[in-house]
Amino acid sequence: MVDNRDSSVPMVTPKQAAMLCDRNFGIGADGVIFVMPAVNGAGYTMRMFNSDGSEPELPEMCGNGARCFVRFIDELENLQGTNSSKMHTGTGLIIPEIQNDGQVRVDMGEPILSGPEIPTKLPATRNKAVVQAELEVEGSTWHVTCVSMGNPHCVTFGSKEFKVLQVDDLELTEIGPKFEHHEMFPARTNTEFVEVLSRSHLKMRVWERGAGATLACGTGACAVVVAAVLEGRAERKCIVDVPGGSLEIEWREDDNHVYMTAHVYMTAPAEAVIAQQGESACPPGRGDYAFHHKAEKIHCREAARNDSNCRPVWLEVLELIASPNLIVPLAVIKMVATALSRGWIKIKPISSNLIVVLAVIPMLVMAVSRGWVKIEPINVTEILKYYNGGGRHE
Ligand SMILES: N[C@@H](CCC[C@H](N)C(=O)O)C(=O)O
Repeated sequence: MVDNRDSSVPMVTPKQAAMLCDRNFGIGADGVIFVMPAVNGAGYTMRMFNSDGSEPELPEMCGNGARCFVRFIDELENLQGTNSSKMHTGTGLIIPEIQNDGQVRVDMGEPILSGPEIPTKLPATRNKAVVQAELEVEGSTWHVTCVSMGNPHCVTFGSKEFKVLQVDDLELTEIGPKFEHHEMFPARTNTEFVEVLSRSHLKMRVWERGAGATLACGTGACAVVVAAVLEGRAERKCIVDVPGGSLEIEWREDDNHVYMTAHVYMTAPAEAVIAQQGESACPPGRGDYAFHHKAEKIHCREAARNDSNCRPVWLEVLELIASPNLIVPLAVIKMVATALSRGWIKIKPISSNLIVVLAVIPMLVMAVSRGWVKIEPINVTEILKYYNGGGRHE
């Protein structure tokens, strides 16, 4: 989660997001979510980058991210679990709620079922929806139902060969990318492989677009319940087990919205400084990739702003050029040079020592004011001792 409340421009680039998410050289994450200023008044805007740096095209959505989002704001604003912050996403306005039992419930809105809107090129099988359609993947025929929860999902409960899936047995890293990049999904797709444990209990594994196999996917769990209902496999309210825990999903008949409820646990505050290539707080090139990780909050810009070692070189140079310390003497020199060249003023030759002194003083003032040079207060007693003792002290 990135505290991006003071700007509508993400403070982490897609490339940096991919580095942050790297599980070996970064913090390790499925994606980066930005808490940004609201677009239409109250609340906040959510944007996200997947762990490969891709940004889900608008409308975009991240269900688990929405739950983390509300907990993060709660902590940033010190609301102590009392808020229901409004959240603008590409999908529209979302109001996650922290409930009395600490669980966060998110109204994920209406599922989109029309093929072209998802988008999928698979032909509709029921009205405009793609339900239990056949999808050829590497010589196998899978039965898939396509749902968008603001992002595309392809849900499968099995193939012609494996009518009932045992999701633990799946070679997800092999099969997942084949679905993600399948020509039937022009915007790629998230894919959920589902095992029906009962009519109110489902178990899924997910291959996420731009992130691969992840431990949970909120929008995926919602899509799974919608697909299970459409295929007549489950009730509208289900527990969905994902590798990272369980989510309660309800697709309500009255408003056609999907609601997702689950805990968001915040790990105990831990402070670590994680930097590119894992060596020091600042990478060799300085600047761009210093990330401070504190209690699951990343304050990249604060880190760069507050830690002089983390400031990019270009910023130092720019600040030096723009610094009044330099601009004022330069302007004075320019004025004097102009006046001299036009004969408005004349100066008598001065000693070279004086020129050196005149040049050194502004430089010294600038160096001291920027903290490059420190002048310790003169200890008169020590100096007197030095001369009275007739020699240097250790
Ligand atoms: N990878 C997804 C976006 C992330 C979804 C998220 N994991 C969730 O919990 O909903 C995409 O590109 O659509």
